[in-house]
Amino acid sequence: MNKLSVIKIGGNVIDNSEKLHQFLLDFTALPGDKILIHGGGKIATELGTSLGIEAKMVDGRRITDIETLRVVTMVYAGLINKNMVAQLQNKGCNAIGLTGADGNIIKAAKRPVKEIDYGFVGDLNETSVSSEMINNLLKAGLVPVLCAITHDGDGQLLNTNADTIASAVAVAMSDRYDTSLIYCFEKRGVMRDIEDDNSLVAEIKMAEFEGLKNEGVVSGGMIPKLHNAFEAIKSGVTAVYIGKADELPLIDQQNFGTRLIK
Ligand SMILES: Nc1ncnc2c1ncn2[C@@H]1O[C@H](COP(=O)(O)OP(=O)(O)O)[C@@H](O)[C@H]1O
Ligand SMILES: CC(=O)N[C@@H](CCC(=O)OP(=O)(O)O)C(=O)O
Repeated sequence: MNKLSVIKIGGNVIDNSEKLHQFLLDFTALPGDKILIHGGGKIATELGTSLGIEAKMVDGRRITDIETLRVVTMVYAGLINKNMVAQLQNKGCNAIGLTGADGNIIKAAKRPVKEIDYGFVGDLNETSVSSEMINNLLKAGLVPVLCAITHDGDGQLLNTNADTIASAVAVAMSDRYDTSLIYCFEKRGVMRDIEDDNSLVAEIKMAEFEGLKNEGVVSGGMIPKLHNAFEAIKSGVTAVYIGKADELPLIDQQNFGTRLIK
């Protein structure tokens, strides 16, 4: 099987133009087939605030009413995605920027209303991602750049967390490729003490996840990120890493961030 890297880049790095430039250079230099998945939650929150639309997050997920859906579509599918593609083209990477609606690459289902109405948030299942369509793009020599916007097949766009998209895409592609999933963000990986840059946890086993949550070592956005990461490990992805965007070149020596293990 050929190797494939599915790389997710988080909102704090995207928001810093120097860091983003360096990350895109490092991404371009990665050998083999690759897919980039991006968030941009921070920028969507800032634009929303400037338009008088305050962000409401529950368990790391954005409550997406119709106004918020307009903002996130403009920010993720437009501003961020197209800028990233233009910068990748400038660096010699033949990127193609897409939402889940393009080529029906990712079909989601609107999250059912229970105690909380998340609005236009899309959940994914095993059949959501068209690995065939993504494979066609890779075979054409393109590098897909996917944003956090999906659709329901009935004409409705939906907002889906980018970490979840990265995990689902990696799982879907793992039938055809020896797939690695790499989450890049602003910290060196999962830290034992978030204030101490020398406290990187090099490996986490699935069985250790609950304990880390209960001890309060992992909190906030790291909890759903680890959940998505372990889902990928359980479902056929060869290797999953979480680490600092600046250190992406270390992935070559498998010396990048925190490695997750079954
Ligand atoms: N133990 C930990 N190590 C690293 N980050 C942690 C930890 N616990 C909580 N976090 C938080 O998790 C956040 C990452 O999740 P998130 O904001 O969803 O990332 P992204 O930028 O990829 O979207 C970090 O910004 C950090 O504040
Ligand atoms: C439903 C939901 O929460 N969607 C996310 C999608 C963007 C994202 O995941 O951005 P980061 O990776 O930068 O956090 C949101 O709107 O914040």
